[in-house]
Amino acid sequence: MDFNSKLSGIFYADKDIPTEFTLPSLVHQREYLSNGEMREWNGPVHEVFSPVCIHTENGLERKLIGSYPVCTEKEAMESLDAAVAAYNNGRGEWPTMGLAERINCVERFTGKMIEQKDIIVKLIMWEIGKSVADSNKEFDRTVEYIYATIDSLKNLDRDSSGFEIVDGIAAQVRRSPLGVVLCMGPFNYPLNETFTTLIPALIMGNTILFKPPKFGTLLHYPLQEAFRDCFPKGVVNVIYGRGNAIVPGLMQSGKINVLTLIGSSKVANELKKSHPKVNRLRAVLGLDAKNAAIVTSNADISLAVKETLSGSLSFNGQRCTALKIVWVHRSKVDLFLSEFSKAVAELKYGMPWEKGVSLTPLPETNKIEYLNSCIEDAQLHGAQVVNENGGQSAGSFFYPAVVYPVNNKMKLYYEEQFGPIVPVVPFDDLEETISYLIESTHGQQVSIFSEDAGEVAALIDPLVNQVSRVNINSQCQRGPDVFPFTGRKDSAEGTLSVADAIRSFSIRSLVAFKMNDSNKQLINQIVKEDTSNFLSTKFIF
Ligand SMILES: NC(=O)C1=CN([C@@H]2O[C@H](COP(=O)(O)OP(=O)(O)OC[C@H]3O[C@@H](n4cnc5c(N)ncnc54)[C@H](OP(=O)(O)O)[C@@H]3O)[C@@H](O)[C@H]2O)C=CC1
Ligand SMILES: O=C(O)[C@H](O)COP(=O)(O)O
Repeated sequence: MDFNSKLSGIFYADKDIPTEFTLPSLVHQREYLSNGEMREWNGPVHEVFSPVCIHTENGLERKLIGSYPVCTEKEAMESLDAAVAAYNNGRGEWPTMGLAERINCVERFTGKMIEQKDIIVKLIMWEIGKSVADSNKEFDRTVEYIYATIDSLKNLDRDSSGFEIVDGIAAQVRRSPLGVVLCMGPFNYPLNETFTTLIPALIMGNTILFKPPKFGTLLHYPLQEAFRDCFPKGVVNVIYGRGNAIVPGLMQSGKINVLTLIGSSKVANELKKSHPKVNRLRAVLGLDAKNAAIVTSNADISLAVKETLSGSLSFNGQRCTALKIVWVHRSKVDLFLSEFSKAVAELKYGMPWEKGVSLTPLPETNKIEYLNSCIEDAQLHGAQVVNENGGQSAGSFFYPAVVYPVNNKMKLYYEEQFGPIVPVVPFDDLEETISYLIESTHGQQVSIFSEDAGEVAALIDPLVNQVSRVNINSQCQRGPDVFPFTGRKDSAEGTLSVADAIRSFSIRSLVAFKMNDSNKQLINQIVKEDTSNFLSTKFIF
């Protein structure tokens, strides 16, 4: 059997899909949450096809799993107005509610979310083709992130008075909300990357307009009622439709105070520019990256292969933190390529519900065409696919391609391929790798593989000035989620992590009392009041 037929064979006939992994029914969603009510939608809908293909009489076809409303700018603006009204210039019920009460609402919401775990995990798997093990991880990590955010707020360092006195001035630091947050996430972590911004923004007293990504929309449907039931009217609004059709108008209205977008820098830049008062807009952005691995002549090659394999190919390379280019010292390149290609051949590929599977079908419909164009461009400029069967595809599945030797004439040298291609570049001098990172428009992370302490130390200083995390003898990754997560250059704006997100979605405001006799009286009276919304007395927070 040729390899292409073998690849087609990984897909099932519909009737053979194990029932424990099938959806209970097609998910035809016809409501969206706006201003505290589920509004019925009778307009056009978008049909959702899974990346999982099925064998049909017409050949391999993506399986239909449901549909959702394609709202227009009109509905989007109404929902934005609901968020604006709920915020009410900071005087609404939600922004003025004590922090403890807001935390209670989020805890109640999280409880309801946990009740929906089964269906949400299944929808992650069906909508974006993530393995069932990784879909479960995405869910659990999201819940852990929410609880860690709550814990970090509960454990804030406060003194009993809530005031810090410096040079005769008693000051109290409050973390105040910013207003209306437009929240958008990417398809690759459709639950997690949305909630790591949405929940901190919400808990800090902002109101939300949330648009789910086009792949990864249905999985948010089971949460709409929980949002409605746990938060005051208009505090969370969910709008469906295509980003390019409904979002620019929202930005142009000037009513958005914070744009939070985890996605591509191209979209983020366009949206920021379209805001009429961009100097008043806060942007919290997690964007594209071209993370490099540097495998030096002193590297432990088996460790480098193990880490770069999962670093570049887990979830088919569809992670912003994925290693998207691997630099290998010329003295080690043959060994690296042969070991890496062997390791690729051992990866299990198949349907997302299969045990131990790590390579699965790709959700983006035009992705395989794009990946092939990257390979053709590399071949035109002198590189080859060096692993057996690399770059072959069937239906929505693309078998990983290791491409060598990549150079600066090729797309794969610069572009974020966001898929299962591993470009390998040989180098003679470490300065070449440093120059690459200096010239790159991206600046998220880098991995260094070397057993030589002097060499590692000499690389850390120049690299830490180019990227926001340098990993030593390990792949790039976001976690643990308490670590600051950001990027330099075009890769991010603002920082996300449990504590940083709280800062990103609020602003410090001081209430300062000069310590004269009348103010001392006032402070005593004020301190008796409920101070639950006073977040910190520490100026540094
Ligand atoms: N740094 C980080 O933390 C992370 C960054 N990413 C990056 O995300 C990208 C992959 O995700 P992907 O979903 O393709 O990213 P996109 O930028 O295409 O989409 C992100 C969001 O923006 C919306 N959007 C897209 N185009 C427009 C437009 N013209 N106007 C308004 N809104 C728009 C999308 O809506 P719709 O889907 O309807 O088009 C989606 O909700 C990669 O570049 C990856 O590196 C991913 C994860 C983490
Ligand atoms: O969305 C992404 O790609 C993530 O930020 C990557 O997270 P991970 O490193 O934990 O997979």
